[in-house]
Amino acid sequence: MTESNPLLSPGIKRQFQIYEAGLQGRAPAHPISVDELARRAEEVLAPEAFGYLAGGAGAEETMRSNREAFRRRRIVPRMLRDVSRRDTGVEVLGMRLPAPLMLAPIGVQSILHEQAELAVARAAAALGVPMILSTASSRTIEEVAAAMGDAPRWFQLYWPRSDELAASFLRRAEAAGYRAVVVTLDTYLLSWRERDLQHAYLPFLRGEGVANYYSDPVFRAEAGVDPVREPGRAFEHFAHVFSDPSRTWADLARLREATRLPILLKGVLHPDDARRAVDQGAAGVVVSNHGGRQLDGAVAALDALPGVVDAVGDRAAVLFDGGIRRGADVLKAMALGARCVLLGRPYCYGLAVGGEQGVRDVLANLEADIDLTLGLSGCASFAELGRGHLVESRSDPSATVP
Ligand SMILES: Cc1cc2nc3c(=O)[nH]c(=O)nc-3n(C[C@H](O)[C@H](O)[C@H](O)COP(=O)(O)O)c2cc1C
Ligand SMILES: CCCCCCC(=O)C(=O)O
Repeated sequence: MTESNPLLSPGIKRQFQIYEAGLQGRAPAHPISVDELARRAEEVLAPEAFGYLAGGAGAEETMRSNREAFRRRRIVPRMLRDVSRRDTGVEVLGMRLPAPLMLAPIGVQSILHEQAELAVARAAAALGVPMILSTASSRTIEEVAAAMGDAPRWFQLYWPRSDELAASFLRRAEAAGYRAVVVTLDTYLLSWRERDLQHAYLPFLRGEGVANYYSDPVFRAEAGVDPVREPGRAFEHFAHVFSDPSRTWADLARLREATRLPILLKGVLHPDDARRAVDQGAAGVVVSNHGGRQLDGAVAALDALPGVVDAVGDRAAVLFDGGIRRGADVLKAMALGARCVLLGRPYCYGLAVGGEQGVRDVLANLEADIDLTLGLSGCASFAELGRGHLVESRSDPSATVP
């Protein structure tokens, strides 16, 4: 009954679906709360896989600060503004999205679920949420594209030492219908990750997350080995070619020449880097500290967002990730000027717990929460939202209305 009422928003529809199922004695298949979902994921995953997913770098201060930065900001809702019809849609690089949401690139999903990126791709396609596929995926660029049909997808590039290999990845992504390239800048060295070190666990060393490399003709030619017959030597070449810490801004021009796809740079936190990215032709930047997995002690992603937005202005798109867990987080990042946000660990908890359906549930719940949070803030669309909707308080309860 509720499904067919065109006046009901996605948020209200989702609530009623859940409440009506409850009347028939059916509880939600998966936890609604992301924290509870993470606890369930911990129960079903091997300790080293859960540690890899949930963990961060060093003392995990930056990982925690990503969440604290959201808690420090509070929404000041406006009243009597006719929010009966709401539009949560946004436009990002020419794509119209139903909500300001994309899936962050997350590698090695085979450690979480046997269907890995294919399950995520199907869920993303069903919900119309663009997926950003990691270079370090467990399924290839082509396999994931085939699972998505015409659904929107971007490719994340770990910028390898070899320009020829980079060009090969970009050619494959273009041919497989990926519409933009997100170049991750913050992972040119693997950080000190204490949980993984304690488990003596690096998935790549066990043959996970290397599908795009080992299937690549340039990689195989440069490695000079058949990865199936000589996995040890193939891994050695992978470790050598994965990144190049000597890269500088001067290298970016060559990368741009290697593709006709728009390029976004991920891992930008300083306004000067954001300015430079745009000056050098980037179509966008992703404000991100890699979910606190790289430089422990780095600024919280949300704290870096306003400076980057001010530096970029309307010259390029500013995307955001780091700590998005619910609708209010999306609203706060959007109020600070993000064009859209990337969802990270939560969809992987859904994958671990419930495969494709687990990811679908996470996305449907978050989209519903976004719709309701937007309305309850007194906005009918994200165009009505701005910094004036937020207050910041160091000591929580003393937030003052501007
Ligand atoms: C297990 C794991 C693997 C990741 N792999 C990649 C990757 O391959 N490429 C990339 O650019 N970022 C990667 N990231 C970082 C995410 O894209 C994103 O920046 C981060 O998850 C956001 O933080 P959050 O999950 O706390 O919201 C990874 C994150 C996790 C948790
Ligand atoms: C050699 C470092 C690979 C890291 C790739 C996956 C990733 O980004 C992560 O955070 O983990």
